[in-house]
Amino acid sequence: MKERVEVMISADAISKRLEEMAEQIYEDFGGEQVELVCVLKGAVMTLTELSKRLKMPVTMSFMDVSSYGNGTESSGKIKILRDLDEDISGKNVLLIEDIIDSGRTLSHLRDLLLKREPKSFKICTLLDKPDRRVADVPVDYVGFTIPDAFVVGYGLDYAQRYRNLNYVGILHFDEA
Ligand SMILES: O=P(O)(O)OC[C@H]1O[C@H](OP(=O)(O)OP(=O)(O)O)[C@H](O)[C@@H]1O
Ligand code: HPA
Ligand SMILES: [Mg+2]
Repeated sequence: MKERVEVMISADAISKRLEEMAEQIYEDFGGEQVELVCVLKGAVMTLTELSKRLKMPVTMSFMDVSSYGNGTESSGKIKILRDLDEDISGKNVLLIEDIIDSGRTLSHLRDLLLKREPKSFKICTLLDKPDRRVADVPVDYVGFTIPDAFVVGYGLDYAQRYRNLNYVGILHFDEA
């Protein structure tokens, strides 16, 4: 099998959309300071590119969570590989994800983080794949709603590869 990536969302389109989202986020938080919580590893590029466009003061913290291993299907088990080292109680929190697919990761993280009593809590994702949702979770900011296909790039991986692409593409497996 030969892997091939078909462009779905160009680097330019992502950049423009992040600009719009950053403006909306700034308005919604009324310019107040926000703690950006990045869900590693997939959200790392969205975090960096979105944060460069935010005009209010921000701080950043990181959680490492995994459920897909090296395949294209969720194992259904959310593993917290590294928890936050910041206390988020009383803070404005914006959780940043690359993709919401089954919704299991986010619904688990949302429950976990809300127990820590942030002042406010919002969720931002670059991509939303609603057709595959198993666990319902409210999302405040969606970059792009996409059809049911396995996508890579802009932080998203297949077997840990392709995260460095500056666009989002559909991964195809062609007969060699
Ligand atoms: O909605 P879900 O079905 O839960 O899928 C979305 C999650 O899956 C991916 O992470 P993954 O577990 O592959 O870890 P990674 O970010 O390190 O690639 C992605 O980055 C999201 O966190
Ligand atoms: O479509 C996807 N691609 C890469 N990683 C993912 N994790 C959930 N869905 C996806
Ligand atoms: Mg992954």
